[in-house]
Amino acid sequence: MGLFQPDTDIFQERDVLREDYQPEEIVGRDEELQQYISALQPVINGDQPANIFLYGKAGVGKTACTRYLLRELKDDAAEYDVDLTTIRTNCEDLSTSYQVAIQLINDLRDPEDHLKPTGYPRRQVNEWLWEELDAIGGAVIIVFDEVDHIDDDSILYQIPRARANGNLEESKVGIIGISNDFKFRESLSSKVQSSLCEKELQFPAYNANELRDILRQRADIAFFDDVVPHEVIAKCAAFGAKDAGDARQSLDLLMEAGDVAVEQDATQVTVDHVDQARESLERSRIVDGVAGLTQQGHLVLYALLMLHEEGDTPIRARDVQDRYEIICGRAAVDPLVPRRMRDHLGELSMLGIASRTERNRGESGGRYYEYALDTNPDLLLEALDETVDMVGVTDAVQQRLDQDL
Ligand SMILES: Nc1ncnc2c1ncn2[C@@H]1O[C@H](COP(=O)(O)OP(=O)(O)OP(=O)(O)O)[C@@H](O)[C@H]1O
Repeated sequence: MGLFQPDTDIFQERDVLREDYQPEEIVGRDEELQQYISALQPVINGDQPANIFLYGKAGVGKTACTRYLLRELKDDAAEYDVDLTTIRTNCEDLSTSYQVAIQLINDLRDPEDHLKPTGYPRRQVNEWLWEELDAIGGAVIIVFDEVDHIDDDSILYQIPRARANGNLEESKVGIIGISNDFKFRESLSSKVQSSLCEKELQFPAYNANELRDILRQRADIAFFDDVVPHEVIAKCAAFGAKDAGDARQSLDLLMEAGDVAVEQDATQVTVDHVDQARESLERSRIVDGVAGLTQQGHLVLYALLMLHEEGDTPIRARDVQDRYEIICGRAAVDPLVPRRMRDHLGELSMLGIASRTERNRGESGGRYYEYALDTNPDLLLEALDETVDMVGVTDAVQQRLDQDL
């Protein structure tokens, strides 16, 4: 027998649980889909597509619903003889309107005519863009995923107004901007707000019932019959709902639970596998998060961990500073000034390793933040082992290490 053999008992089609799988049907988003359909309606009437701004937290179905509806729209457009082209651009690596324009032009041109990333006058690039877009003709919808990565937003009003400004004659172009950054809308210039946000759609986080439906739909295809009992789906959904209402997180958990079941040669996925999967995902999240921090980040995190073990959290940044400076002394590293140390606390909270809560000072007004650990301390101690060796331990940390043995 060879070293590798296909698994047969658990997964029927594991890839169905991956991020890039597009479900045939969308579940649990009826109201949002209805609003989205109304916003896209002008296309089927042969009118200029509306500009749509779609926002909501990560994993709430913005991309899945957009792909689903655009696919349906294309089918229906074909039936009613409406000429429709859709273009999708992920703006993750594009920070300026110039780069976005070049990317669009290259998406529309043959490879031999592609532009280099830099070196052309801005006006010329715009002219090429209008030429390429106008050559398409009919209705054109451009989806800008992660639109908040574009710092200079001029393209977000130039495209919607291109027809009114006489730059386009044949094509009627609309854009769909997708973002999970809630502050992005406020940061847009008023020109962009009024063009891009012609129709605004907000996708809320999923609740446990909705996540259950999404997971069940996917599990039925990904696993063999009777491999995933109801309580496993319910548990993955409950974790997801409690955390961020993020479907991706719940799907990842279900996939990992399936992997644990395969590893253990089980014939069914169990609630126990879900618990083990959760711990393993949490461990990778922490290991990756900690590995991505600088040495100063490690020292700040260790200070917060010590204070947590002593029962002193939530705590203000200035009170973390004292402990942090002692730790720096032990590590023979120059401490950062309080403002810079606070930036590291902010980074920890962005990574979900710590939590940051805003507090009011009461009558006197003013606000401040308190920080607390938001991660399993045992896993953090494992991930911080080099820092722990270098700095040493306090009694409270030693107690935890003894408990873990
Ligand atoms: N309503 C739904 N029905 C079926 N599958 C869904 C639904 N919502 C989300 N999913 C699935 O959950 C995963 C994450 O969804 P999606 O990528 O659409 O989220 P998003 O809101 O675009 O997140 P991000 O902002 O991080 O890109 C995908 O695998 C997607 O297919």
